[in-house]
Amino acid sequence: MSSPQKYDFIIIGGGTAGLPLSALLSASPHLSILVLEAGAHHPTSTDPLVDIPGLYGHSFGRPTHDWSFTTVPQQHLHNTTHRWPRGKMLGGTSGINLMMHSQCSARDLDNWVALGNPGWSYAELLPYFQRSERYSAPSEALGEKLGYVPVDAGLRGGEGPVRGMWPVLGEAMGYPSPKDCRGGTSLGLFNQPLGVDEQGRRSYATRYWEPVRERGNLEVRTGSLVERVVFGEGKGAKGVAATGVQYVCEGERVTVELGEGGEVIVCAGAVQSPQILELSGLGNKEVLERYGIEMVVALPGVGENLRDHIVAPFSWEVKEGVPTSEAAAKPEVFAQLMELYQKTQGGPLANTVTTTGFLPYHGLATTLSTTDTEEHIKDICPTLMSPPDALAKLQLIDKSEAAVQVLFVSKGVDTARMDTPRTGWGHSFPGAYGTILAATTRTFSRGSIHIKSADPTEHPEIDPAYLSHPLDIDVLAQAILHFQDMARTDPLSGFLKKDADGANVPIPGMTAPKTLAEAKQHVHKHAFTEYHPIGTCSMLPKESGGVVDSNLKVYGTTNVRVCDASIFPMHVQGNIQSLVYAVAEKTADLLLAKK
Ligand SMILES: Cc1cc2nc3c(=O)[nH]c(=O)nc-3n(C[C@H](O)[C@H](O)[C@H](O)COP(=O)(O)OP(=O)(O)OC[C@H]3O[C@@H](n4cnc5c(N)ncnc54)[C@H](O)[C@@H]3O)c2cc1C
Repeated sequence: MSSPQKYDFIIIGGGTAGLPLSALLSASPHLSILVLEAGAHHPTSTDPLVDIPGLYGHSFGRPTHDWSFTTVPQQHLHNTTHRWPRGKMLGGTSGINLMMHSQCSARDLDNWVALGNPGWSYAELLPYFQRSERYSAPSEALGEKLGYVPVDAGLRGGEGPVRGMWPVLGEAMGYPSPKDCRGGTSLGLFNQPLGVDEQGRRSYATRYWEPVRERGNLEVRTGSLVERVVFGEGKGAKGVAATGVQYVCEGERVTVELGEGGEVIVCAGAVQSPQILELSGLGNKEVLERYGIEMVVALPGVGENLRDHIVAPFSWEVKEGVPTSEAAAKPEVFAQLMELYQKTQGGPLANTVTTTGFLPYHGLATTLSTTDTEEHIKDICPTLMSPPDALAKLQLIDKSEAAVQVLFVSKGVDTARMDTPRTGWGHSFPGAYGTILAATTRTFSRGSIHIKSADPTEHPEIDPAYLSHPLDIDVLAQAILHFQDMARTDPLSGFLKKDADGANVPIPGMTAPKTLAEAKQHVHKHAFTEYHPIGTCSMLPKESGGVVDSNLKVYGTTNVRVCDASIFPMHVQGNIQSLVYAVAEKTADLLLAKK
């Protein structure tokens, strides 16, 4: 079946980037825009799993909300597979994520320019970050309303005694005083903002679309699984031209067409944007041939350059009586929290994780002098590096750049449940725990995502190749060793249970490492994803493995672009949703300037 109307823009995937992009483009009334989204719309007014921040995680694994991807066994992580939730709904992964709001460092984006992408510097992206964000500083009155007393303007406190100690611990450790990381740099420990509105509700990508959804030039079709981009016959001097998109809705196969000068924008995220390109005949010749897909453009970079932030945790038991968020696992406590939330939109369920921070390599590897550090890193990695890795290595040596994001959660982490894909959530041990986690900022390990069938309903093969690069192992191991010092320092130490020798007590399955070698073993045993895959349709020169140019146009095509986290050419520090929104904002400007 083919749909009679023709469109100026067909957007594949109404997720974190795609839905905002559609809303921004529809501000031009002469343009017609169609969004094809495989998932459903879950309005926050009717779906508490999306709406209530503290219920994050409850939507994981539900086919109504989550694509539920799984990685292939990870060689450097004891052959464990890893669970990769991704939002299958309007709003995409912003509808299931933890809502933590941080920003990359200025140098992260300046690196993108150095890799051959003019127009993507931090200074040039800053207005787009700002356009996507509305910051509400918590007042005392708001704190009272939300059930957090007291809350000060610095976002401190309000989460119980354990988490409230976080910035104070940073001061006690002698870390730099944190600045707002939305200024392009930040080191130290702090409480970060969340994507939660004044009513304590998730504020995510649908907020762009809801106010404009009635516009006559904007159409959103949910329940529509895109199978491929359709290309016209032949190839012009500038490349092949897409004529439309083929999708399946309620068992019916439909082809929608582009109008004159129309474009397809692929916004299906880091897992499925490369999948859709490959299914459409754009990709590595060998991969396409393996599954009988006719090649339209040879693009060996599709699905390559996958990077993800990887996390290493360490959990300790807390003293009896110290409250942790594990209490919410008790049905009677959970019922009380739900009641509190429903009455006041406040309490712990209006929250996720705010306790974070960024530490430089020198701050972790405190036994090494500056020159030793450079030598140490050179020893680990003497070979010539790819341009992105060489830039990331310079950041690792720079004292003003973060080597890890540090997080604190007032619960224990048991990563040893080998029967299920590895995940950081929960445990079934008696007692209560607190956990510090280190996440890589500019991951060196590089994996890939490729189709494993010509069937669009079959999940692609995801291989992040976690810890395949020795620098990732070293950075996380240095952090795990350093965390032992943090846990021996007040105020954190004061909350932790001690054994007969006065030492902190790790959660079952973990042992405090004394050497870097032991810490490395810990990392191999316990690391898991921070859920931030990027890079599989990288914005890079084609000869460097690029898939899109700096206007996000797919090489070899005249009218297909990609706009989502898959275009990041190298990783950036912290939580990446803010950058996905900024990319969508910039793409809208870029497309509107051409129309
Ligand atoms: C569990 C988890 C926690 C996270 N926590 C945070 C956090 O606290 N802070 C933060 O900043 N970041 C966080 N992230 C990362 C962040 O949410 C993502 O990087 C970001 O949302 C990705 O946006 P995207 O537009 O690239 O993809 P998505 O938002 O995933 O959008 C892709 C869309 O395309 C649709 N789609 C895919 N294939 C097809 C197809 N064939 N046909 C039609 N539609 C299709 C999908 O259903 C989806 O709606 C988290 C991620 C996860 C998974």
